[in-house]
Amino acid sequence: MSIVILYGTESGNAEMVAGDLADAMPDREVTVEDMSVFEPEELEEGTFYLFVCSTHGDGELPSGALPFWEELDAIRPALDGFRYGMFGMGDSTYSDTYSQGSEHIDRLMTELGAQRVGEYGRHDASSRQTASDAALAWLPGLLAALEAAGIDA
Ligand SMILES: Cc1cc2nc3c(=O)[nH]c(=O)nc-3n(C[C@H](O)[C@H](O)[C@H](O)COP(=O)(O)O)c2cc1C
Repeated sequence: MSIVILYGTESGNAEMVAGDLADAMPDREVTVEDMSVFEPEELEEGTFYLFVCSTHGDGELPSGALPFWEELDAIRPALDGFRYGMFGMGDSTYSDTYSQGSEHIDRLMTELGAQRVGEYGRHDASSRQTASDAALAWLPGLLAALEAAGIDA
């Protein structure tokens, strides 16, 4: 099973994290796609989708993730059998809306029948860790969860 990393960004952090995650999996079939151009119609059941998405505005999606979310919500395909991972990015100084951008996608994917695998990854821009370091520290747990779920990616 191949892995497609779908990133949604406003100012480039999520794109950088997506690239670093891909680089950390050289032995796997991984591609990186921008949610501003990737169409929900392209989703395939035989692929594992790894979302990397920041938060903007007031707990909203970054502009780069909006086209994907809006189209997915418009066409609402049945995603039973689809599995995905989630790495959300935000800043805890926004205490009421911390990391909620990615949660819009998570909620919709779940509503449509897809199943999240592994722990929900997070990066807090107010922490001492860089977003890439947080994502790379989280990745082994995700890969272990894939293996435990029998997903050969
Ligand atoms: C104008 C603005 C609004 C933001 N709003 C939120 C927010 O509501 N909640 C949150 O957790 N983070 C918020 N953030 C923090 C970003 O999600 C964080 O800096 C992230 O790393 C940006 O990633 P990106 O460059 O991929 O968009 C905001 C950042 C900016 C600049």
